[in-house]
This record gives sequence, C-alpha cells and structure tokens, in this order.
Amino acid sequence: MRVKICGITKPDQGRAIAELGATALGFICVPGSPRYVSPQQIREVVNCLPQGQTPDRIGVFVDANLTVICQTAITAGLTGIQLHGQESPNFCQQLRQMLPGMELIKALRVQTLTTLHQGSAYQDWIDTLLLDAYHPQRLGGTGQILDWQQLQDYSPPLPWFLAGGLTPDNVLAALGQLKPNGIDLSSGVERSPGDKDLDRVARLFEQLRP
Ligand SMILES: O=C(O)c1ccccc1N[C@@H]1O[C@H](COP(=O)(O)O)[C@@H](O)[C@H]1O
Repeated sequence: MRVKICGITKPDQGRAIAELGATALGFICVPGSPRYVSPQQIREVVNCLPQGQTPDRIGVFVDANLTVICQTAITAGLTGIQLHGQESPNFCQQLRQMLPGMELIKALRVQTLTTLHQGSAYQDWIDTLLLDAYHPQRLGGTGQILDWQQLQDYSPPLPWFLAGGLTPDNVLAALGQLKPNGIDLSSGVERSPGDKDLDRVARLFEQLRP
C-alpha cells in the first residue's frame, strides 16, 4: 500500500520521513496555505532525499493555471500532481498532454455521496483518485474525517488514496473498513502546520507493520 505524507516543508523532515518508509511526499503549492512551499523550497527537499529509495514527489494544487503547474513540476522535480480544487476533466486532459509521464491525482472533497460518482468522468485523463473530507471554509489539511461507513461500497475505476483526518491512532480502524490503494496523512502527523512530528510518523509506520 502506498503511504503519502503531505505538507512537507523542511529538507531534514522530508529525508527522515522517506527513511521511515513513506512511498510519497506531498508538497502544498497553494499560496495562502500555512504549508505552502515554493518550487525552489521543494527542490531543496528533493535534493536531500535518500538515493535508491526515493519516494514519489507530489505537488498539491488548487485551481492553478497550467503554466504554473508545469513550471513548478519542472523546477521542483515533481513526479506527480494532485489537483485539489474544481479542475475539470478537460483541464486534466490538457495537463496530461503537457506533462506526459507525470502521475495525475484528482482529489474529490466528499460533501455528499454524489461526489463519489464524479471520479468516473476523469478516468481517461488521470492515474489516481484521492478522497478527502469536505470543509466549507478550508481546502485541505483540515483533519476532518470522512464517513468511512458510507464508503464501504466505493469501488472506483482507478487506484485511490484515502485522505482526511487520518492519524496513527485511527488508521487501522480506517483500514479495517476500507481497502484503498494508498493513504494520505497531513495534519495527523504534525506538531503545527508544515512542521511534521517524526515520532507520530514513526508510530504510523509501526501501526502499519504486518
Ligand atoms: O494541507 C493543506 O494546507 C492543503 C491546502 C490545500 C489543498 C490541500 C491541502 N492538503 C491536503 O489535505 C488532505 C488531507 O489532510 P489532513 O490529513 O486531513 O490534514 C491531504 O490530501 C493534503 O494533500
């Protein structure tokens, strides 16, 4: 199972989290987020990652324009793009053409069960879906938990990440009910926004050990 730790801002923490076993690191490219990092800051983290077991590097964007996404991906050395806003299937198609080989992840912020059906409209243009909890004022990193019970029949046409309020304390309960291809944690393994708590990250991987 893939494990993505999102909201990385510091090179030493990125490296430590990769060494603990994260298969993907997420970088918030959303101006206004307390976890925002510039393309150059991401590159500094990427340059410090251990060789040989380098995790995927995912940039998180909200309704950014195509040029900004492409320039950031190249400058920062990203391997994937997470679209966390209202990006349309057509936007994903254009991005796919501009960045062939880049993993495209479309996040759906689940307000009602109807949201879940939106994923199929993207399936020809993206690689992966991600389900996050809906918050009326904030776009992500909210710590809000999805209603896992409601998702029990969710079987999308693509691999998917479960996000939204996961912590070392609740991750096994979530995985007892759902079988996502990956999990994504941000605020649940932080001391404060953008400052990861390495003890909590280590505890997460202990919980996930078979
Ligand atoms: O973390 C942010 O600040 C953020 C800002 C804008 C869009 C997405 C953001 N984070 C994403 O939120 C989810 C879940 O976070 P949490 O575990 O509930 O804190 C995760 O996918 C982040 O990529």
